[in-house]
Amino acid sequence: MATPRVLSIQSHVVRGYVGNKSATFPLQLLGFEVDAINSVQLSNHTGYKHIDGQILDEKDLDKLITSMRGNNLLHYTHLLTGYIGSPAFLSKIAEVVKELKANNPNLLYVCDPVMGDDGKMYVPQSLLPIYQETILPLADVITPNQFEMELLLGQKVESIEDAWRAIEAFHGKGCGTVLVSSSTLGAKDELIALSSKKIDGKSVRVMASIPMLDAHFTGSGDLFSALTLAWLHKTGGNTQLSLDNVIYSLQAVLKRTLNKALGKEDFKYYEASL
Ligand SMILES: Nc1ncnc2c1ncn2[C@@H]1O[C@H](COP(=O)(O)OP(=O)(O)O)[C@@H](O)[C@H]1O
Ligand code: PXP
Repeated sequence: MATPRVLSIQSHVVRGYVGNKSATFPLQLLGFEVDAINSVQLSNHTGYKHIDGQILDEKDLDKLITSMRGNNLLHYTHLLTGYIGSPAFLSKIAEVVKELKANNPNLLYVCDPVMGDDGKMYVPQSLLPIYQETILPLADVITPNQFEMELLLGQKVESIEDAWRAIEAFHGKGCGTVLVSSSTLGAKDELIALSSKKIDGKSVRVMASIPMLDAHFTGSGDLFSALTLAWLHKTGGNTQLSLDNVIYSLQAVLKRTLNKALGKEDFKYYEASL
């Protein structure tokens, strides 16, 4: 099989790991060619006290795409989008999706509608209607967190039943596969991830419980969407197997991150015995 090639349109940060900085290397390790367009170049993620840099607009994106078109380079198996900082840039992405799909009707578009977390938006509010009206109907797979699911739906999601209803509404907009990266709809010490895929008119649903680590991670959502893209490809679109693999590898990464931050030894050899 030819090497899958992803066009990844997300943020770049000088310091740290979010956006393309967190998606590119894992995707490469999993066997993907990754071509990155940096929607913004920022000093660091938006949680810091100071933040500055450049935000690409639709003309910047058009220049890159026009030149690539001229060289016949717009041939991809996957498109992945994440943090976008400008509404005009996001609208332009709709045109890019259509062109890439015209070049490859089998292209899979994985959209992480990165807008915020824990009740706070960290992108301009004007992105929301563009995601709702223009981008969702074009996406094959979406990976919102609980807050982003509520924003897209325009309604609070307070129970698992609410979440399935929200997911059905996204299916109704044309999005065949939905993975909710995390929600706090379960017990106090767990995160719940949900996925649903429309197969022959039926929704095939999977729910996973993740033991909650006592820390806040930035970039975990970006890793989630990149790994989801990779595992959906490797499993032929099996959402159960993909979610298992994504969560398993993410937990390993987050535990190592936490151990490093706490100054604990990163790695130890243990004898496995019953
Ligand atoms: N505190 C945590 N404890 C355990 N796993 C976490 C934690 N935060 C994030 N994760 C893992 O990262 C994934 C994506 O996290 P999420 O918080 O939904 O991303 P974001 O809100 O940044 O989009 C979750 O599915 C989970 O596997
Ligand atoms: C520049 C940038 N990109 C991407 C993200 C998305 O991060 P996450 O994976 O935690 O949703 C953030 C969140 O702070 C960000 O500031």
